[in-house]
Amino acid sequence: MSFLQLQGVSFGYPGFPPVVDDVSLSVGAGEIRCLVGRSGCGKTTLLKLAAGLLAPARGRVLLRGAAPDDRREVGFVFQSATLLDWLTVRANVLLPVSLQRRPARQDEQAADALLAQLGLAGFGPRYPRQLSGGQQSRVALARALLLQPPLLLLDEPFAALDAITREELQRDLLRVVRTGGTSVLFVTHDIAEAVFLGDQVSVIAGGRLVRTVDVAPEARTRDTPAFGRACADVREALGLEEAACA
Ligand SMILES: Nc1ncnc2c1ncn2[C@@H]1O[C@H](COP(=O)(O)OP(=O)(O)OP(=O)(O)O)[C@@H](O)[C@H]1O
Repeated sequence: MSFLQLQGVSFGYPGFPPVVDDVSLSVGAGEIRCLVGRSGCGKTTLLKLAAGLLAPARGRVLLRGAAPDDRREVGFVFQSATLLDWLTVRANVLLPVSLQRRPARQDEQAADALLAQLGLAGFGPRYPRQLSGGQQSRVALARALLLQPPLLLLDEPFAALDAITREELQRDLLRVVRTGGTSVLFVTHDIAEAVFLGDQVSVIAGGRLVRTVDVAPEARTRDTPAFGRACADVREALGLEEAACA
């Protein structure tokens, strides 16, 4: 069964024309679906609808086939790392627990284990300002994963990073979510990132889902013909092929 389902979802901000128009999509358990599209096409709004931060004007959002009643099942990472400057790295990761209760020893151990998995062993006592941008993104990812949410919603979490750090984080993300069996909805502008991470890549234009490209396992390796073909399919759906040839 699909973990997340959007059924015929439409939405407009009050006083403005609709920005999400009759979108249906699903994310299976342990699957990664990427959403790509031009700036302003409605990707973030779709993610907010999936998260329950916005309510659809029409259609339904379902988790495990039912209306969601527990938002702790959903983890988020936004474009900027949004860490709290006055808390240590470990306290930032522990935030989802501290908002509910005093963290126990095992919560601290879980935070440290996640930091280690994401290449930040020993960084717990530092403060965010003492980290690079890529390290801050890793902390934001660790924080989103602390409660082991079955669904992770990621809104261009690596957009501000250089290409090398970005590829490292993509690999780290894949490893961590595959290990945890996490379902992921991932918004990005970057076609190669979408094809590398996604089991499916959905192209959004003008608030509508115009095409979904299924990414075969062999297309997961960059610089292979299958990877190139999947990228070309996404480019075509975005109407970019002519620009590429010009
Ligand atoms: N609070 C708001 N009130 C009115 N319009 C909004 C609001 N937030 C977003 N919009 C509009 O809704 C449309 C979709 O915005 P959204 O942020 O979902 O796009 P996006 O695809 O995520 O863009 P980007 O890739 O630039 O982040 C845009 O035209 C935007 O101007």
